[in-house]
Amino acid sequence: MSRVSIPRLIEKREKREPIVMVTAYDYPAARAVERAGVDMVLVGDSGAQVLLGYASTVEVSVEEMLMMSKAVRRGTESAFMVSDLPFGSTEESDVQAVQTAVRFVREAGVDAVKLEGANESRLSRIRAIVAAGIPVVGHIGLTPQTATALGGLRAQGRTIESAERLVGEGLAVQAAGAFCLVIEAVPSEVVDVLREALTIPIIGIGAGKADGQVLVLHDLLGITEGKTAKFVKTFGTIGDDTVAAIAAYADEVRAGSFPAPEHQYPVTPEAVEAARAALLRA
Ligand SMILES: Nc1nc(=O)c2c([nH]1)NC[C@@H]1CN(c3ccc(C(=O)N[C@@H](CCC(=O)O)C(=O)O)cc3)CN21
Ligand SMILES: CC(C)C(=O)C(=O)O
Ligand SMILES: [Mg+2]
Repeated sequence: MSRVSIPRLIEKREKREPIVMVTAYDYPAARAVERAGVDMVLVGDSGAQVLLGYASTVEVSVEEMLMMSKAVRRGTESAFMVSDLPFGSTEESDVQAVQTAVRFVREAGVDAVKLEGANESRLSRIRAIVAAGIPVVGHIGLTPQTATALGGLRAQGRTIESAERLVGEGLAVQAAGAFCLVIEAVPSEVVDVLREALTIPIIGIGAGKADGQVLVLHDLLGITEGKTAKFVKTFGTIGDDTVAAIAAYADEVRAGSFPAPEHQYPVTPEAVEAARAALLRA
């Protein structure tokens, strides 16, 4: 697969070819995503939870996001790579936001950054980063970094007021210069209205079919423990498979059946004899 570019993503939207996006947080995941041939890879701040075990996305730092992003960059060739700008790294000023975005480009080689929200201050950040020459993906609907202000991890766009607000936000994020928009946890009928109004591709998660889909890798693999969001479909059983493999290893070590002869290095009897002689001299 040749390298995915922004014009290619726009073309996919125009041809109604669904865009496939998935998260990755480390090198082996990036390799797997690459081999599977997806269009876009997202180093999501969801890595705060699924990779690092934090309770929420707001806890992850720029340094931690950069570490994940650099690992993913090393494993990504053809997919278009986007990193989430974490909470606190853009809130203070447009200058801070540009400085943060520049670090992700220079240190991790991202193709674009993603920024949540669409209020006046968020729009100003999008304009500033785009003006610096860095492509921006917007993110509206359920925005986990400010979930407290939304009343929790709640679906959005389900009331008259909320649906109206979302349309305004989508238009504003596009006008601010974002080339692509993630919409999370919004009824598909409301997303369809936005698709008619916008020219940039819309990537949905819990938002119907849209122009593309994104899912958290660990959710789709079946690694995430406990209850997942309504929009998650599990396509694998890697969590259970991992536990089973570790338990089988533990069983064989305890039973003495691992390591077997084929896992051990050969040696001449003379070398073993010399080791014993050295012990006697010691
Ligand atoms: N593993 C994982 N998957 C994700 O999709 C994800 C993360 N982590 N961390 C960051 C955010 C948080 N996200 C979430 C988390 C939970 C719900 C959730 O459980 N929502 C409920 C309530 C919906 C409502 O009441 O309106 C649901 O039933 O879907 C939604 C999005 C999406 N992101
Ligand atoms: C769920 C996607 C859109 C995301 O922002 C993340 O993984 O952090
Ligand atoms: Mg995120």
